[in-house]
Amino acid sequence: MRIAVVGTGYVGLVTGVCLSEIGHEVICIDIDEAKIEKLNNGFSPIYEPGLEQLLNDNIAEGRLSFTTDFEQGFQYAQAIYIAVGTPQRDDGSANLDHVETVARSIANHIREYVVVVTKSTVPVGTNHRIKQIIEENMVEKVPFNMVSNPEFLREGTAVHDTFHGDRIVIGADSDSAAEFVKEINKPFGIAVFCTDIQSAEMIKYASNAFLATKISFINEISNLCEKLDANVEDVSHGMGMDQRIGRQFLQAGIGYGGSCFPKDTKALIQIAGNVEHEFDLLKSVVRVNNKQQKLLVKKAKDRFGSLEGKTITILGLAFKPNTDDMRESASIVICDQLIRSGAIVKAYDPIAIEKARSILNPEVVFAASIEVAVTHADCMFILTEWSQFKQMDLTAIRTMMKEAIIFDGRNIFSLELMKEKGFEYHSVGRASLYPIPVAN
Ligand SMILES: NC(=O)c1ccc[n+]([C@@H]2O[C@H](COP(=O)([O-])OP(=O)(O)OC[C@H]3O[C@@H](n4cnc5c(N)ncnc54)[C@H](O)[C@@H]3O)[C@@H](O)[C@H]2O)c1
Ligand SMILES: O=c1ccn([C@@H]2O[C@H](COP(=O)(O)OP(=O)(O)O[C@H]3O[C@H](CO)[C@@H](O)[C@H](O)[C@H]3O)[C@@H](O)[C@H]2O)c(=O)[nH]1
Repeated sequence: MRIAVVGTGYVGLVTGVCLSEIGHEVICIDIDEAKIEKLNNGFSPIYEPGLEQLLNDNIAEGRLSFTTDFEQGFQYAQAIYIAVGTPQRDDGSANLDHVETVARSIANHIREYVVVVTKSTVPVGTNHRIKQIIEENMVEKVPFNMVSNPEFLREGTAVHDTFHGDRIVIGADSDSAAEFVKEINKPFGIAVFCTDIQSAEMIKYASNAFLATKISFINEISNLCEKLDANVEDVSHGMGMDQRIGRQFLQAGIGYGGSCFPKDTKALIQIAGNVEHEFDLLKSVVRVNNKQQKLLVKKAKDRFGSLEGKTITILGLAFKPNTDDMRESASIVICDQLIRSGAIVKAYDPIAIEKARSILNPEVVFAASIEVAVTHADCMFILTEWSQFKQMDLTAIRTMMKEAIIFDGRNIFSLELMKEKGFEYHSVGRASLYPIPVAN
């Protein structure tokens, strides 16, 4: 099939590349000229394992191309995928400006029957609104169908998720459009669930809200574990063995970040509010997450009394490993709090430093290696569980630091290893092996 994908962010790019990999002829369109030029030269604007190789393979095969020209992009398209951003507004609701602009571009350019497929995460009712905008602004009156096809990929494993997802959700306004999108996706060999458009839109928000709820739940349990001298790692393990609960998304830490959970939970609260439904549970999930992001700084303040003049190493800035995405990363809040408390912050991340420079508090000092970051530090904060950190030479690191103290927001080390290596180790939901001195 011939497919046009609008938007070359995570979702648009991964979707375009993977649809091309399974044999479709794909043209991706973006308004960002620099991004399109980079892509046409075979460079991925995002760090995503495996993506750049597939990008180049498919460009070389002649199945994948990039343009800023909508006329050219839509010319032969049998399906147009909308994959532009839906960022949050100040009140938490989803900003649909980009999606609506694309709907107008579609209305301006389509000349024959096409299926419009929405991949962007949009509030319930948005696909009907897109349909209405296209109908009202069409230059040439041609038939088209609407399909909601929400995306469930995770950053860092996006290519793998696209080929091995648990399900493809299709909410269509006609059986034939549903069949058409099913046919497009057939080579992935993934189970398809067909439903109506509103339910498909809701499945996306409900899934993200549920996963966020699991995380806030285990974070609350971890806070209790600390007070009751239990070990949250064992508690998660024991809970997850029950298949009704499942093992995934029970990793306690410093809360969820990223481009999706924070914005989608708030958007769902707004969506509920619009129909006069107080989503109390989800409001608590968001509150717990905000509190959890501040946990490590509180622990450090309890430990030191004051952070004034302390040199603190931050290991990990991205919101999760294997991505350079800094959107809503806990590191933003944590670095800011530390600097406001008078600390000197030295930060290292294997991939995200470039993106972090424009986002973090300008007083953060960036280090080119773990070793540079830890030298003379009063303590270390671990914020992202990069495998590089799990493998660092702890014996050497210990000698470089002024004090061998670690606040680990991701529980990457065992308590036993930390004791053996001589670190004072403060993790999440696990009793410290050292009594915390009372601040003067
Ligand atoms: N990032 C993820 O992991 C993920 C996963 C699932 C779903 N989603 C959802 O998918 C959507 C896209 O997310 P993202 O992270 O890929 O977004 P992004 O912000 O990384 O990228 C959006 C792209 O759209 C382009 N764009 C904006 N307006 C345009 C227009 N009028 N015409 C053409 N291009 C335009 C931008 O230049 C940008 O390149 C969002 O709704 C998001 O919630 C994201
Ligand atoms: O047990 C866990 C699992 C995750 N997290 C945190 O939760 C956030 C999100 O992680 P993850 O879900 O792996 O990454 P995303 O790329 O944001 O993916 C989520 O958001 C996407 C955008 O909607 C969806 O498509 C995916 O299905 C959904 O998992 C990160 O900060 C993680 O550190 C935890 O704290 N504990």
